[in-house]
Amino acid sequence: MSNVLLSIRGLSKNFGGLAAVQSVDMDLQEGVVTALAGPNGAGKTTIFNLMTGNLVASAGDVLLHGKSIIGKKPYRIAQMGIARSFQDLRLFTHMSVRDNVLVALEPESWFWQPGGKAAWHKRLEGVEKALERTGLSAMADKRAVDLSYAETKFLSLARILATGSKIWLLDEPASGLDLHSRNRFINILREATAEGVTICLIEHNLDVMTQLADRIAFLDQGKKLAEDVPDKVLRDPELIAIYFGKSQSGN
Ligand SMILES: Nc1ncnc2c1ncn2[C@@H]1O[C@H](COP(=O)(O)OP(=O)(O)OP(=O)(O)O)[C@@H](O)[C@H]1O
Repeated sequence: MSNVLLSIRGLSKNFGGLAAVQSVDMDLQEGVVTALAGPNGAGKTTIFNLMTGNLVASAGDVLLHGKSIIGKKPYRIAQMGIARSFQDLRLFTHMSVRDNVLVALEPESWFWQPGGKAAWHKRLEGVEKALERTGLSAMADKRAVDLSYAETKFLSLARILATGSKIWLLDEPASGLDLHSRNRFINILREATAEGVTICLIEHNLDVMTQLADRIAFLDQGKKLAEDVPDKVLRDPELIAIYFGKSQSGN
């Protein structure tokens, strides 16, 4: 039995009268890639926001290594080793590629803090490694605004890589990528999981889902309807009908 790093239990979120997430249980196991799937509005991004402290749950719990992190601020949760990407990337468009990665790092690594100098140098090395791994070294001094769409997706990934976090929550990280970039992206994620990173990703693309996910949690209208290996979930006619019946971006 794998080691459970992050769990959600009875997690619920209401927005006024709308039950966006309804009593969801899920475990993220070490080194396992879990995809959150389901039609638009199923509650996937809301679950991410609840896990990262960007939203406060209406009920239920989020446990990191068995301890509740409910009520903690997003920056504290990030420091605890949960990194997250957003659908809209949230890059600093007029800063350089390198600086976009640097600012994503933990505050403990600033060089003026006690013992921070060595950590700072280590972090700088980490930034260069992340740029190299994502193929961005040659454009490290370019402004983010001058990157191509695919390059911005890799930059978003470089920011996560550089943090050294062991749990990654990725919101449609490969959406809109051409086949070549998508394969390169998938390979980087595979390398990371081989090194012990645990990934939970929101994904609409069935190819990406089948290539990456070890497990799929399927949601609809805030409820988790199933969780299993991709083969089982993607062959369930009821789930597929829900998915293709409602999804506007199931490409
Ligand atoms: N801040 C908010 N205020 C009010 N309603 C919200 C808010 N955030 C999300 N919702 C609603 O909650 C429901 C779940 O939204 P959520 O974004 O989590 O779905 P999703 O599965 O991520 O969808 P998509 O695949 O389209 O990104 C939707 O009906 C959405 O309109």
